[in-house]
Amino acid sequence: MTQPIIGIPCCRWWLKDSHFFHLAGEKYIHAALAAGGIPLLIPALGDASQIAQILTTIDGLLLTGSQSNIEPQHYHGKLLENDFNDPQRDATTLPLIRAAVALNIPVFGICRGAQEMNVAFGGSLEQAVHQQTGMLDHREKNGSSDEMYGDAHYIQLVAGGLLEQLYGQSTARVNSLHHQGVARLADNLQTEAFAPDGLIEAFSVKNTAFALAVQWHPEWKFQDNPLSLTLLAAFGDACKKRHLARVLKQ
Ligand SMILES: N[C@@H](CCC(=O)NCCCC(=O)O)C(=O)O
Repeated sequence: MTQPIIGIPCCRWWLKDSHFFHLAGEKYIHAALAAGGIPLLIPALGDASQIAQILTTIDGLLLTGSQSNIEPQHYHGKLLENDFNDPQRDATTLPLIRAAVALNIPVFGICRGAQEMNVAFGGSLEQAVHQQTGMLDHREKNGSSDEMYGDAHYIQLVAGGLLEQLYGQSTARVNSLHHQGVARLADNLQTEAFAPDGLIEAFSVKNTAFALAVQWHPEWKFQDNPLSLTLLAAFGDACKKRHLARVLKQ
């Protein structure tokens, strides 16, 4: 049996004194491999006319984190001065997510990717979670990569939800490297986990095969983390099922 193809949409970044590059962090590529897939990077061309054809060639969609933020116009947020945005990534991922879910293609969103899933379906974002009264500071700690991606807080898994069923535990510890977060969850999404301050840390799309989003980073050193391994295995299994169905149809 051949392996499922996992599409990974890129960021489009201007590299200093250079040109635009279409990029995805290597840890996400390794996570797609660990899920049993063949990673396929999708450039951030923002050309919606190519989406239907892209979706005939992939069996899963892995949405990565990024330092860039989704342009607030996509959720009626306010334009911030010096906000680091990536409009071509937004123009690629937002329609891609809607089309993938409509076709029941498995989707796994991580950090910015989770925020994209919420915004794609009409949800909104809090643009600076740490500035809200009573909220934790969800931004990364200064220091080495291991400190930045180190354990940050616990999450409470929703009883009976997909995440709790997959993991079999009601709490977990996660890392945290974001300053934005879900404000209003889109209507077709359901909460899967909360942070101690009530921030939504994970959600899934209702009534679909596998479309899960997490605000933390399971791709970071996934081999050492039972929850990350569980998530990648579940995503991989869903992609394999989709691949089998796609190959049998040809
Ligand atoms: N910019 C958004 C999303 C944060 C995010 O995805 N961080 C990832 C950092 C880089 C990586 O590990 O891929 C926000 O700040 O909320």
